[in-house]
Amino acid sequence: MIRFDNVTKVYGNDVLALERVSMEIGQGEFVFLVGASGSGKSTVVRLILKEIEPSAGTVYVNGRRLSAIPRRQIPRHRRSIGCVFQDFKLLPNKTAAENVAYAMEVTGQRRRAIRTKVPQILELVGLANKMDKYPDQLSGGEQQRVSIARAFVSQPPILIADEPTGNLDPETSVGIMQLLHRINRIGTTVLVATHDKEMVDVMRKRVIALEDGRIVRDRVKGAYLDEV
Ligand SMILES: Nc1ncnc2c1ncn2[C@@H]1O[C@H](COP(=O)(O)OP(=O)(O)OP(=O)(O)O)[C@@H](O)[C@H]1O
Repeated sequence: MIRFDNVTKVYGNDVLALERVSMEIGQGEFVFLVGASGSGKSTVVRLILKEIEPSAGTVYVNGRRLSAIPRRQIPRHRRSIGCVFQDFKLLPNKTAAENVAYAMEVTGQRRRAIRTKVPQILELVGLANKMDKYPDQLSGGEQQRVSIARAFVSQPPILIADEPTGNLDPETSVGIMQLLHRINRIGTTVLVATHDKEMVDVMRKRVIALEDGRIVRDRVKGAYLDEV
């Protein structure tokens, strides 16, 4: 589903962000990618989205070698990956329902599908009664739920969350993680890049740890700081 084969990424001439990273994340897995600031987590995410190219090595997603995907097919590649960010990235002048609907409109989905799907997905994320609220009328946790609904509405096979609980208090974060877990149980591959030690420790999922651009640990039911 996601495979890195000896991937190195150098920014500019001399910033070594990833060094010979090899990993494989299978379909339906839930994986935390952890590591200090600057360890290379966002670089992994950007490579998967094909926002940047590796300096060496190969990245495969959904069975395809990304370097073989022509430019015109990149939007389709990205649509197969739902993305959730720390700062939610919601459109402020659209309601929760409109934010989710908009994500479907831009990918050319039919009105009828949008009309049925949007309430379903907002119910799944626990926001059935807040569909008509604008982002500034929602709490941080609720806004993150809207952004997860938006990322998941077309049921992409992969969902990537980059620091999804970074702006949330611990209690709200638990709810967000439970939601990601639920989405994973439906069969979606979920990759969460995070610093959130408590969350990683509670979830007991696979943990891949990066340090200075290298994988230093890969544990099936890991904690943030397992013994090496
Ligand atoms: N566009 C860029 N140009 C130059 N250097 C970069 C660029 N993006 C990232 N880097 C560097 O690459 C290294 C890895 O950065 P990356 O953003 O992947 O880390 P991270 O683990 O996601 O950090 P954070 O948790 O702070 O987001 C860092 O040294 C960073 O300064």
